[in-house]
Amino acid sequence: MPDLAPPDLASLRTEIDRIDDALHDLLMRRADLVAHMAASRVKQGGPTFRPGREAVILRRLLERNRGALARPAVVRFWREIIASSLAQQGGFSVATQGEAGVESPLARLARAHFGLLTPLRLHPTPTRVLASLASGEAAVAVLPAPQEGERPEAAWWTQMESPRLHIVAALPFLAPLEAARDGGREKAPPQAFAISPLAPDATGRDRSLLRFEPLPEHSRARILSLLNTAGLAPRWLLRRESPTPMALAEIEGFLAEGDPRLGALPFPRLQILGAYAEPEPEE
Ligand SMILES: C=C(O[C@@H]1C=C(C(=O)O)C=C[C@H]1O)C(=O)O
Repeated sequence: MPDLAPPDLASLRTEIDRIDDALHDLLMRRADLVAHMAASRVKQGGPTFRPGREAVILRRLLERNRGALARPAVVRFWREIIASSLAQQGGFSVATQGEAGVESPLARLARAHFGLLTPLRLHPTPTRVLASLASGEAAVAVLPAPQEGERPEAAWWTQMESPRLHIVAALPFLAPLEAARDGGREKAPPQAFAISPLAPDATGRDRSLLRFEPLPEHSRARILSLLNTAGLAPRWLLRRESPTPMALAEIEGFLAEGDPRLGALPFPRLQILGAYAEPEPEE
């Protein structure tokens, strides 16, 4: 069979130019729709930033992705598209912890999620980051996921004002498949969380965070057993002992105030800190 002549470089490039025009036309149409949304009060003054909706969009696209386009590329493109529509809707900026001029892994994660053009303000401590949300200087904060044995100043989740602030997203959205720890019983927290004054929306596949102050008789094993009995088996559980004992548990699903399972728990100062879309696997 004779070889088919390969299309020449010039005609392939012409085809790429045609595709770029079509993509650009669609992006302009998308931006016009967002402008219409912002101008016509379709959102009825509601918050412009809807992390649940963003997660649903990304999941749908990852689900239909085929061929040579890599999953991280799909997420990269759409995170920038979504960031550009947040910028269009006005005054969207992000705060995170870090030193000016140092591109830390946390700042990189925040930029990757919220887009390279979104203003990112760095503050030296988690307290200052949360304060910038309270003052309205930033629309969303990105802070490192809590870790066992972290310094008290780093444990921002213990001082986060709930229900005025909510954890609304886990970063990164596209994550390597989790390696199970502790013989497969407990999973690791994500790398970082996004916190904002708006309440999270359920996406169909979510995880929630519960914070409470365990009593002296509440050993780690006892807490796990009480959560399991209530039907709230945690994916992971963190404890901090001083100055006040506090615990944080990640629960499968979208927990809402008034969930009857919460009523069965004997922990003082029990609060839902937020909920977020379950991350999608990289491959
Ligand atoms: C456009 C909206 O606002 C924001 C931008 C989105 C987008 O560009 O698709 C999605 C969710 C919101 O964070 C919306 O709420 O639909």
